[in-house]
Amino acid sequence: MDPAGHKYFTVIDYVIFGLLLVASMSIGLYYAFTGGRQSTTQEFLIADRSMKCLPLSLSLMATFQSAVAIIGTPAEVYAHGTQYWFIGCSYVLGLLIPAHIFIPLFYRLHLTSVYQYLELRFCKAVRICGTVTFIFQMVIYMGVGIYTPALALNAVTGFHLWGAVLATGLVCTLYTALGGLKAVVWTDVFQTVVMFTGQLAVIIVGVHQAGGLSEAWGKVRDGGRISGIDLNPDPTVRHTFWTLAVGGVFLMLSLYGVNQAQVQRYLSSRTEREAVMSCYMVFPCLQLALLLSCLMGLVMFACYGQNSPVEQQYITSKDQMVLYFVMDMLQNFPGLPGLFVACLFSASLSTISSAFNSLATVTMVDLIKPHYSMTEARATLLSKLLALSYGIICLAMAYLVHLMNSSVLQAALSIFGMIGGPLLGLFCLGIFFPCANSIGAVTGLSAGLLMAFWVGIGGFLTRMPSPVIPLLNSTITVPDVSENITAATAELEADRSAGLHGFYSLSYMWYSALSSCTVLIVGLIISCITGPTKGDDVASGTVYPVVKTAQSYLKPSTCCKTTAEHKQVDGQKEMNGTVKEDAGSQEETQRFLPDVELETSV
Ligand SMILES: CC(C)(CO)[C@@H](O)C(=O)NCCC(=O)O
Ligand code: NA
Repeated sequence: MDPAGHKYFTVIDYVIFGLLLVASMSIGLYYAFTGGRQSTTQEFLIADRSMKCLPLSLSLMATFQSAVAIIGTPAEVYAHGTQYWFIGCSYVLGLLIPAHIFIPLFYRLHLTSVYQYLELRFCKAVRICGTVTFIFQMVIYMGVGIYTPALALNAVTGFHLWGAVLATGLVCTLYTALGGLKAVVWTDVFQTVVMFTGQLAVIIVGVHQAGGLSEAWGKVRDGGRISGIDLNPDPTVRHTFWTLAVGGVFLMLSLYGVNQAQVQRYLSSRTEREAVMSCYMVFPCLQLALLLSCLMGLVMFACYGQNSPVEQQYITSKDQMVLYFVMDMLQNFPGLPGLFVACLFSASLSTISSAFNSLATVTMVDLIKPHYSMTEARATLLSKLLALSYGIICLAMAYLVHLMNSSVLQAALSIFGMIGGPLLGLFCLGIFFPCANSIGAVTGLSAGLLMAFWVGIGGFLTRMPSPVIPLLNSTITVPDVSENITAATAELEADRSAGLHGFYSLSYMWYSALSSCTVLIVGLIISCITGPTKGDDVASGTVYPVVKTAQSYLKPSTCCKTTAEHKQVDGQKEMNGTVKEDAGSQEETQRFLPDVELETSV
């Protein structure tokens, strides 16, 4: 330790961290020089639609599991107990619905970008609005993703902040731009293994340091960190069973159902069945990731108890705690700090590379290709340049995030809810409501975004630091300040249900549900006023047949028939490359699809 309180890396730590970057880079180079050598957009953006479900499922999980989750979740559990764990309940519906509704629908339309769907179902304007919203969401998220691990590393070890940002940004940009989606998926697999190994190692050593399993368990139980199920229906309470398990479903749907980064992986799989399977297999992976990060929080509590390093002023924010813990407790285990830092950066690399690739895809497929014709070679080169430019934008965003300051986990999940929620609403409007029209879709999306930013920014500006479990406050040394905070908090509590304040204090876990429902309601009302779309005018295969499906589940005889039909449909797809819902609608498709000018493959 030096006077500034920094804890230093040993040589072996640097070597392990360096190995991560070298290995990731090598995987990128491997896919740049094998297979089709990334010479077509088909290979670069969608891996020739040849992926298998195991790598896909790990990659699906890795996309939205960044250093934010590795650092943020333990900090949350340390301060507020295990209530956050109930978000795991939302994974059930949050993955079943994508697997059985979104994946079959998108896969059979043979899309490359999920925003092609919006043009098929509505019109070009809706597609562009959707694309731009997505770009906005992912660019902000990338900034948080790359900045978070660099900041923690800087605060605890004194490692150069922008050096870490640049190194990861550069490596990530290179392997994404060279190796395409195949490299992105296979680095995700490798990085996921590093991520799990790092967390597991720290947990095991941490339990040992805390004096063994039963000792550690006793400490977290006595410290009140094992939360019971909180069934409080109040939507303004940050984390309850309802906000996490129900609000979380909307969050999960926006990420795993309609987010381009994920849909692109479903679309890159060899068969529809394999895409569905990969979505199923995300479930145990996500539960494991959640388990490990919650355990990490508990182990930290077992080691520090109420004397958190933040209280002792070794570090300045909750988000630096995990890394401080690792450097503090694992000093006598050379290599372990390096492994954990590799784990942290693995998590972020896998997220940022997915973001680059999906952003390059939508920019190419939705914004450039429809307007300029170009040769395949030129289109592929341009896609690679796009991946590169998003790398640079990402660095710029990291600087913007540097200027803000908030709990990273809540910040990232709020972004998902505020921008991803309206996008979820837009897709649901198209998929479940045949009567919705384009004007309704655009108005609905705008209303949803407005609503989300109103409550999000309003909440950000009015929110006090959330009260920590009382015991923690007892070590604050200046009593006056502590009293003032308590008084202010009580006042805020009293104010809570009143008017706008009540609205602003809505739990951030509801942002996704609120904004997607706003899109649906406004979209439907405007559609009805401006003349709802007639059933015949909806391109077939773009609407989920809710009534038909319900009937098929209720009547056993038709259920068998549907299965038979599905088999037939699978056969057709192999032959034609596209699929029609059933024999009757095949003519309809032919009647309507030619009107919609759209390339179904790049
Ligand atoms: C998004 C969930 C809830 C599920 O994937 C989880 O991975 C998470 O909390 N992510 C936080 C954002 C991030 O890690 O970048
Ligand atoms: Na990740």
